[in-house]
Amino acid sequence: MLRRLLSTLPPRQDPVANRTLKLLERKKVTTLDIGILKRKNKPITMVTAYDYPSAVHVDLAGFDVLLIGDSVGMVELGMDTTIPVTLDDIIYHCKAVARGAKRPLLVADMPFGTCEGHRFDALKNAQRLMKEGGVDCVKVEGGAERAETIKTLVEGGIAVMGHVGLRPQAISVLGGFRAQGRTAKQAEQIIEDALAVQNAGAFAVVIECVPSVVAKAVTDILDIPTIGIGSGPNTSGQVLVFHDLLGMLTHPHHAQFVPKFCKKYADVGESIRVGLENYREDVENNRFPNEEYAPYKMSSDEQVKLKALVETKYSNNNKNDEEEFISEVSKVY
Ligand SMILES: Nc1nc(=O)c2c([nH]1)NC[C@@H]1CN(c3ccc(C(=O)N[C@@H](CCC(=O)O)C(=O)O)cc3)CN21
Ligand SMILES: CC(C)C(=O)C(=O)O
Ligand SMILES: [Mg+2]
Repeated sequence: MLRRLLSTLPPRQDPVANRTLKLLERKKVTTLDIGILKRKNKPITMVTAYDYPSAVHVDLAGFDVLLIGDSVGMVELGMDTTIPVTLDDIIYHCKAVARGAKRPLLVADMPFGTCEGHRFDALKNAQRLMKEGGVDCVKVEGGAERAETIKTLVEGGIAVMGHVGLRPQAISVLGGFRAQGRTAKQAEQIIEDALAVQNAGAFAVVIECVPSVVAKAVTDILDIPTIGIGSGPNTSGQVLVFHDLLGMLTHPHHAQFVPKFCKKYADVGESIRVGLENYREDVENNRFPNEEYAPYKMSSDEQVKLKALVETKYSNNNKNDEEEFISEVSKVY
């Protein structure tokens, strides 16, 4: 499989191809590698993706970790929050991502309602993400209150990434998507939550929307890696939402909310729109398709036979004279 992929690439002299080759030759990332990166003081790179093409791009771009986030509900399905996202939604998207991304560690979010009840129900749900979705591990939002559940999953052979600070699934009790841990007391709670998650056996923890100093404190105190989002530079790694960093949906008429901590690295929405508009205008102005894009030819022998057939069998329906017919046939075929 790898050999086949490599043979499709441009020759080795090309520096871009060389870089791509090196990426493809690197082995699958494991939860162990994530810990090693932290110990070597190398930043862990993580990004979300939700379908086959985005997963392929994330793989080629060389990320360590790919998250199939419940943010899929917002950026792919147009929901206002992550609350309505179901386990089946996540599994559906995991399957597509798993076909596209071979090297990154695949992490699936446990969506709202799948891990707050009995811990054995959570285990069953996590098992479905692994068996049906094809991911390597799961992410669970919450701190001390989720410790027992995390422990059960890990004992059941499922690696868990924690998620503290802003927990979008707790929007009902938090009152909105807003920064967390801005008082020393709240920061202490976040540190306790992160420790509880670590002690329950999590291999890493996401820390979302807290002040840099709080993220630094948590990172200094924990042994496991921290992955920050909206939490400044002092974490073991960073994660962003695919659509946010690529500028997928920023047109003023259909803008989605993009958090202010997100840097925009591309204007993909703009280039999609320009491409679509050009195609539509070409069709409207009879510029597409021209001969170049009409590749299926008919031999002149067959054209003669078709002409005879049309003239005899379909003569009543044929309103064109002979010349017009020939020129039409050669235009279309
Ligand atoms: N597209 C997208 N990107 C994300 O990063 C993301 C999602 N969706 N959905 C789930 C969560 C929610 N996210 C957010 C959303 C907003 C803020 C934010 O900046 N909030 C303001 C306050 C807004 C208010 O008070 O309502 C803040 O200053 O904290 C932070 C994280 C991060 N996650
Ligand atoms: C933003 C990340 C951490 C996430 O949980 C998601 O995309 O759902
Ligand atoms: Mg999430």
